[in-house]
Amino acid sequence: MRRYSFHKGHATKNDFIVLDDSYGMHEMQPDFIQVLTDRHSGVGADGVIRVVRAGSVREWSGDPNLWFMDYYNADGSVAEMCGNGLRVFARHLINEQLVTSSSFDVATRAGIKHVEISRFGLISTDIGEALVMDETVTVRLGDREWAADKVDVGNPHAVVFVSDGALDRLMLHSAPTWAPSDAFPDGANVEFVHIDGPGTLSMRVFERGVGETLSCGTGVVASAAAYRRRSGFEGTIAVTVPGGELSVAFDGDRALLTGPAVIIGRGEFWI
Ligand SMILES: N[C@@H](CCC[C@H](N)C(=O)O)C(=O)O
Repeated sequence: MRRYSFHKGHATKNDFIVLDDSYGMHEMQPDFIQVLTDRHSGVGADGVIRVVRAGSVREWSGDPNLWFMDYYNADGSVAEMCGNGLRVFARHLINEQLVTSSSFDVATRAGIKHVEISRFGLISTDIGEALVMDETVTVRLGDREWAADKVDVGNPHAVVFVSDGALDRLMLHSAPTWAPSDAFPDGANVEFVHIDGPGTLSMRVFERGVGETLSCGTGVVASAAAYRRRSGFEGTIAVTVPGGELSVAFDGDRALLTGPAVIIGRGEFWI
């Protein structure tokens, strides 16, 4: 049996276990992640974030001194990016004095992301380009189907716009599917979005590797990018998710995602 220290944090109730591992000594096997994230027999979380120096990550060829956000979904699968996780990661780096400035870069599998700690406890993150594809896919949930935009935010998304009242009625305990089935060879996060007014959206999400979560930062960016493209709206877009409020501003095609993130405690577990 081994003893591990962890921190727990959340960003608009998308919750994560944070493991410090500067030198890349932990083996991040899927069964280890699944045991940890189980909400009944483990610590419980939507994902696990390993805090490791980029130089200790085999696939990283950039600046070795950056901190690398090594992200895993609750089912143990690796994800390229996590928008809410990035803010929790940033909050942890600041709390633990692993960075000394309020403006810094973080290495991720989807490249370098810039982070700014804003006033009032919010954190702004430059997520980079959110690419809305020309082709659409069909998303199915139960006996309903919708046309969805394919959006690449470093990780894959399908964004469905739904009509009044539909968001509350969605049964997201089972996974949506899509056609053509090979549209997302590595799976996708599926966002259901209602346009509440100009520049104001509400969203629910079914996350790849997790299930329904109370928020998804990259999903919020994907939804905002798809909305901007269809409406031509150019201001800051406010997105309400079940776990809280996030905002997305665009600088050209670069999406800036802003929202809260907190570390709620720390502990030890034995595996
Ligand atoms: N909750 C995250 C996204 C986490 C990864 C996602 N489930 C995937 O597999 O791509 C976010 O806040 O962006």
